[in-house]
Amino acid sequence: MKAPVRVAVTGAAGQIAYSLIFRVAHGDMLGPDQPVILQLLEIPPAMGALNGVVMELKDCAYPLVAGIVASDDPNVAFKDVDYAFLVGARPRGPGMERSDLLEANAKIFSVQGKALNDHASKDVKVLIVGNPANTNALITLKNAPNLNPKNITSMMRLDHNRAMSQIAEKAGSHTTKVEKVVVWGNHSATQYPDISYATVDGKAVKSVVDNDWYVDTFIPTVQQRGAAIIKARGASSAASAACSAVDHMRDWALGSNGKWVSMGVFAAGNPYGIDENIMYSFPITCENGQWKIVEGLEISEFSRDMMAKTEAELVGEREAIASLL
Ligand SMILES: NC(=O)C1=CN([C@@H]2O[C@H](COP(=O)(O)OP(=O)(O)OC[C@H]3O[C@@H](n4cnc5c(N)ncnc54)[C@H](O)[C@@H]3O)[C@@H](O)[C@H]2O)C=CC1
Ligand SMILES: O=C([O-])CC(=O)C(=O)O
Repeated sequence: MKAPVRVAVTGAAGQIAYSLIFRVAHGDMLGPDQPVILQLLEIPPAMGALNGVVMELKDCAYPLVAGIVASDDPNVAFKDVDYAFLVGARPRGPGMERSDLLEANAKIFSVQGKALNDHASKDVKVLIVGNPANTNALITLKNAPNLNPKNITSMMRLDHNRAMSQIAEKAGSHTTKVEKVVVWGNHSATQYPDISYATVDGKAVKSVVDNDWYVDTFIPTVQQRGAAIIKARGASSAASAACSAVDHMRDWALGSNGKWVSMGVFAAGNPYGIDENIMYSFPITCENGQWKIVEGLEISEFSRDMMAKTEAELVGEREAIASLL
């Protein structure tokens, strides 16, 4: 058995965490030989509920759980952590856009960015899930100047997985046969799920589906999937969000084996001409615990317009929270 690593989860008594923590404890993120110490953060009114989660975790008798810390103090919950899932934030309800949460949630991430900066391992891998995830990630990063900006990312994997699933279903195939999907930009209704390079069963997706389906059905379905789930379930996606969070962190830590994934990252050097001072999702591969943008892709005029639209939204969100940066 390896030495345990420390994994923080914020919003630990919430919906997403109720799935995420148990997946991590089971070894789905770092494998069946990697013990974990779970460091769970909540706000004071939710500490009773968090205590219930801790009781259930103990009742699972997980072989990989080497310790559990439950706290309402980010300085305690982030102490020496190697991985941090920042989930704790208000979710949206029907009729809201994720950016409507900016005011309610932004301050959480300036406080937690500082706490990560002061207490986490210097190599900590951070995934921001709480919405609006990309701009909350930017706030976290700007408040953690001692951490490598490459170690702070935002969750686009749910959009990526949604896109793969829509393609597999349309093509009568399986998600395991879908490759090279990209979701560019923001985790919002402006995101650009792009099939320009995607293949299914080894064939170009563009040769398998017609362009009208792509533009009029696929893109809006992926963009609006979160809202569709809120409408159907009366609450925002939780198990699928947790699943994507595990996928994101696992691939980042253990490698994506050449597979393309989508991650919101802070990318120096204006890749694809995108503003370098936002958290933008790109096609990514992961190896040896590092992510890397897939370079040199040809960008069509349609793609360029779509990429610019979601970039402009992120620039607008950055302006709205400029005082926290
Ligand atoms: N990036 C993505 O793809 C997705 C993001 N989300 C977002 O994830 C967030 C969490 O969603 P749910 O778990 O469904 O919400 P929830 O309301 O069930 O749980 C959130 C938890 O966070 C806690 N919390 C609030 N402020 C906190 C703070 N300062 N420190 C620690 N904990 C705090 C609350 O007490 C609550 O228990 C929401 O913002 C939601 O919109 C949801 C789905 C996908
Ligand atoms: O739509 C929401 O508010 C929750 C979320 O981010 C998603 O399901 O993608």
